[in-house]
Amino acid sequence: MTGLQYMSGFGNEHVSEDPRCPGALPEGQNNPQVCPYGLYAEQLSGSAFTCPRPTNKRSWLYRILPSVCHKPFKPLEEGHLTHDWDEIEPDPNQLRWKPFEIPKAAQNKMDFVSGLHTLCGAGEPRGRNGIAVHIFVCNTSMIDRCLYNSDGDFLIVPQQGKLLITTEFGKMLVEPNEICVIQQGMRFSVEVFGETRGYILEVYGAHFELPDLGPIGANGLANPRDFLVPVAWYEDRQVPGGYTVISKYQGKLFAAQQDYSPYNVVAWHGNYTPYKYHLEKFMVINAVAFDHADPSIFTVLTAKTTRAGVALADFVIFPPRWGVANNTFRPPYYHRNCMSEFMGLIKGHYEAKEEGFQPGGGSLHSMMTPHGPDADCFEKASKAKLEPERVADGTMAFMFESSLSLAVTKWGLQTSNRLDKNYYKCWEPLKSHFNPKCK
Ligand SMILES: O=C(O)Cc1cc(O)ccc1O
Ligand SMILES: [Fe+2]
Repeated sequence: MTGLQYMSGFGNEHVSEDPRCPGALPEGQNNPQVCPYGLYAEQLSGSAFTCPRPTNKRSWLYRILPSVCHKPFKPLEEGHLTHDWDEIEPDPNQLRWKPFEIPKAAQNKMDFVSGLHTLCGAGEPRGRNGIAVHIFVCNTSMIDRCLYNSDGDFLIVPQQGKLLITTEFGKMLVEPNEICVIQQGMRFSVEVFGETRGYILEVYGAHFELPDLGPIGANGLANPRDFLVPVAWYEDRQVPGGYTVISKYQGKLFAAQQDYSPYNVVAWHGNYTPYKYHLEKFMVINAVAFDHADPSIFTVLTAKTTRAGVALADFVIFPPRWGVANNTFRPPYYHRNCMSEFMGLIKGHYEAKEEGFQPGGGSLHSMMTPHGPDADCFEKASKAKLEPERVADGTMAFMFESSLSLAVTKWGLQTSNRLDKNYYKCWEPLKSHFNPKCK
C-alpha cells in the first residue's frame, strides 16, 4: 500500500505502462490496426473534441476488453443521492451540523457508494451547470463493484480513515489532509480500513483548475508539481459471480453487470486523469502588515464559470500559518456574501469558532446570510496582544465556496438529525460597545 508510485504535475500529458507489459503503449499513433499484446484502444474524452488546447482533455486507455462489454444498466436503489433541490422549503438560516454519524459495520455495512448522502447543492447535471456537496460515511470496502460519475467531477476530502482508491489509471492512497479528484467518467473503487468519513464537492460541467496567481507571480499557493497522478496497474480477473459497474447518471444510480474487472488498463497516455494533492504542500500567503485578507488567497482549486472571476465552486483551505498583522482584528471578519459558503473541518478547530464546529461536521452560510466570529472569538481577538502568532496549528478547515445559491436536502435538514439547532446562539452574547463620547 505504501509502495504506490505516482507521476507529478497538474494537467500534464503523461504516459504510463504497467511494468509487466513493456511496450504496451502503441508508438507514434493511438489506433494501430492491432494494439501491442492484443489490447483494445479506448479514448476517454473529458472535454469537447474542439476545446481550445489549454482546456482540451482526453486520455487513451489500452485495455484487455473495451468498457462497452457489459449487460444493460438498471436502476440501483442505494445511497442517499439527490439533485432534487425542492425536496424541502428553502432555509436562509446559518446552518451547522454536528459530525455526521458513521454506522458500525456490525450493524450496518456501508461502502463508499451506499454511504453517499447529498447535503446541499444547486443546478442540475443535464444542463451541465451546478454543484452538489455530498457527505460519505462508510465502514466496508467496495468489493467487485466500481463507480463512475457521468454527471461531473468529484473532489473528495477524506476526514477520517484512509481511502485506497483503485482507478482505471492505477491506484492512489488518499489520507485525511490529502484530497483527490476523480473526473467525469473515470471508474473507481474505494477500499477502506475502518470507520471512514469525508466530504465531496461535485461539479457539473466544469473541471477543476489551479487559480490564476495574478501579482503573486509564477509560483505559490498549490504548486503544479505537487499534484500526483497514479501509474498504470491492471488485473486480468474474471469475475464469474458478476462485477457491478455503477454509473451516477442524471443524478441517479444505475448498475450494469459484467464478468471481468474494469481495472484491465495495461497502459494509458493523456492529460485526463485522476489526481491527488497533500494540503500540507500548500504555499500559504497571508497579510504581513495590516488587515485580514479575503480567503481567496487560500484557493487550492477552482471550477470556473464563463463569467470572469466567478467560480462555480472554489476549494479553499485554512492552513496553519503565521498571523502577524498589526492593529488588526485578525480572525475572519463579519460577512455577508453574494456567494454560498459551505465549510468542513478535517482536524482541530476553526479560529472563528473554537467550540461547536467539529471535525466531520459542517456549516453552511448561504447567499447573503450574515455570519462571522462567535462572541467568544470576538471578545478574545479584540483584546489580544498583537504578537506574531501561529494560527490554526494542527488544524485544517476548508470551504467550498460557490456562486450558486445552494438548497439543503431533506437528509441535511431532517433525516441526518445532525443539525445544531442552537447555532444562532453563538452570536447572541455579542453586545454593543458603541460609545459616542469615546473614539
Ligand atoms: O468563516 C468564513 O465565513 C470563511 C471566511 C474566512 C475568512 O478568513 C474571511 C471571510 C470568510 O468568509
Ligand atoms: Fe464567510
